[in-house]
Amino acid sequence: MTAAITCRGVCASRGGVEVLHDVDLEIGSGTWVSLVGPNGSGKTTLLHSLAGLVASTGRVDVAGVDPGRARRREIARAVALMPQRPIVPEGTSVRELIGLGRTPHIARFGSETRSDREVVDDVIERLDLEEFANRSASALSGGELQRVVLARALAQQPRVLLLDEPTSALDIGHQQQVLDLVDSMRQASELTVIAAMHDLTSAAQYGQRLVLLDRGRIVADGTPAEVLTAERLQDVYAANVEVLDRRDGPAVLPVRDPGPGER
Ligand SMILES: Nc1ncnc2c1ncn2[C@@H]1O[C@H](COP(=O)(O)OP(=O)(O)OP(=O)(O)O)[C@@H](O)[C@H]1O
Repeated sequence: MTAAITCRGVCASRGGVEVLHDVDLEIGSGTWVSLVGPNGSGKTTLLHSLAGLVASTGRVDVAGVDPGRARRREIARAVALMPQRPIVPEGTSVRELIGLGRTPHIARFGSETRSDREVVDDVIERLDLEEFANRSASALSGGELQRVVLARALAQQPRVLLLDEPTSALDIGHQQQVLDLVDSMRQASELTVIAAMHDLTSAAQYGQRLVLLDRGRIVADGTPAEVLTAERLQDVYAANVEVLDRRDGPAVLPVRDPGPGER
């Protein structure tokens, strides 16, 4: 398996403070890695370093591109990022917003071709967005917008897809639809997926591998069953959980300590 992503000794700072320390990571092409860790542990910063949006030191290679040095267009042909907080230009329709994903593939001073339109139509159909296509993107609900922003990233036809909490605004049915769709695209076209996820059960169901960050460092990296132990989740998240061993991987259940009045 060829490596789609290599990080060696990667450090990154936000607001003048180093928040990602000495990250070493090698991810094979076509793999789904779920990136987990508490709030503020550095997941977004790592994804942004891979997308060339945050400066970092050390060595980063994403699908043969050094995101710290390459031109934006070259990076965008290799890597798509579905951001946690998308920016929607005022007055843009859903179709236009998804069409922006084709920009890195359109020749300079050129215009959208029939094949670009077909790619956009295809993702609109796969994500059931036909009824929204002509609506203003700024008038969508949070969950509808999240699916549109994923559609834009998929329309980019990247080799590496970076998802920053892709299902945080979705109901349980749309969560499954979106994650299944991304996984089927991964399998069909050797797409490499790194998804920052808070839902540890979903992270385990879809990720062949889990990488756990804590305070900017990788503290566990392995199969879901290796990474998700109740003891480790207590240590890293200060969470009281039970980990169930299920056919489709470990499931993490929060355990409520009854208050004194309920004991
Ligand atoms: N623009 C910024 N200026 C200063 N500090 C920042 C900035 N962006 C992020 N940070 C800090 O960097 C650290 C890592 O943040 P990051 O967003 O990467 O974490 P995360 O794991 O994605 O968190 P969450 O799960 O809450 O989304 C946090 O302490 C955060 O407060």
